[in-house]
Amino acid sequence: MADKRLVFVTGNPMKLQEVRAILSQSGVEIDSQNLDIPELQGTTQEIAIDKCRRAAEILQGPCITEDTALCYEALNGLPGPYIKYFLKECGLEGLNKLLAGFENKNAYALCTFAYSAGPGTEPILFEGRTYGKIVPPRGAGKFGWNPVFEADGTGKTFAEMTEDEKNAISHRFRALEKLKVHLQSLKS
Ligand SMILES: O=P(O)(O)OP(=O)(O)OP(=O)(O)OC[C@H]1O[C@@H](n2cnc3c(O)ncnc32)[C@H](O)[C@@H]1O
Ligand SMILES: [Mg+2]
Repeated sequence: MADKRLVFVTGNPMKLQEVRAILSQSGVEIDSQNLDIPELQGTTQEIAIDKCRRAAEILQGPCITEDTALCYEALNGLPGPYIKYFLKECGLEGLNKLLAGFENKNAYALCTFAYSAGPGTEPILFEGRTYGKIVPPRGAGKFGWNPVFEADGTGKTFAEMTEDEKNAISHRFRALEKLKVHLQSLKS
């Protein structure tokens, strides 16, 4: 029996796969709901809180949601939470070319999990970051912007790593470490 079951509201099967892999030894079991929750414009935190609140209202129960941003230092944090739309319209090559006029290629991946205890409660946020740089695409493009993000100190893009390698250092892993601590505190 799992110590804890949680509903993860996401339309992204790759997120779900990574979250399940990262939490596989933790006693937390993830059920998923693919709901299309409208996302605000705003800071990553405002977007995460609003999305989780809406998800909990629709589900009428506790849930987690997750938002991923890719923040370019030279662009003061943009595309940030709008990376999904930049990727869709510009493609991987375009994500790299956005920085053509800049020497600074530094970027960080930011994962924000939001936990709601149920409708009418304030969602709590758990953030994880991984620092790296934006490069011309390398590796298999199975998940989002993985081929253009080279994590610092690895020499590899996320797309060139095994699932385990990525999950050991990823923004998602780091955010889930914090969420796990919170879930432990709910049990006692
Ligand atoms: O339903 P939700 O959970 O919102 O799923 P989504 O795919 O809409 O996800 P986001 O709104 O958080 O948008 C993030 C974008 O970044 C991509 N992405 C998210 N996590 C990633 C990761 O770890 N590596 C590469 N790309 C990622 C994802 O495919 C989206 O294009
Ligand atoms: Mg989304």
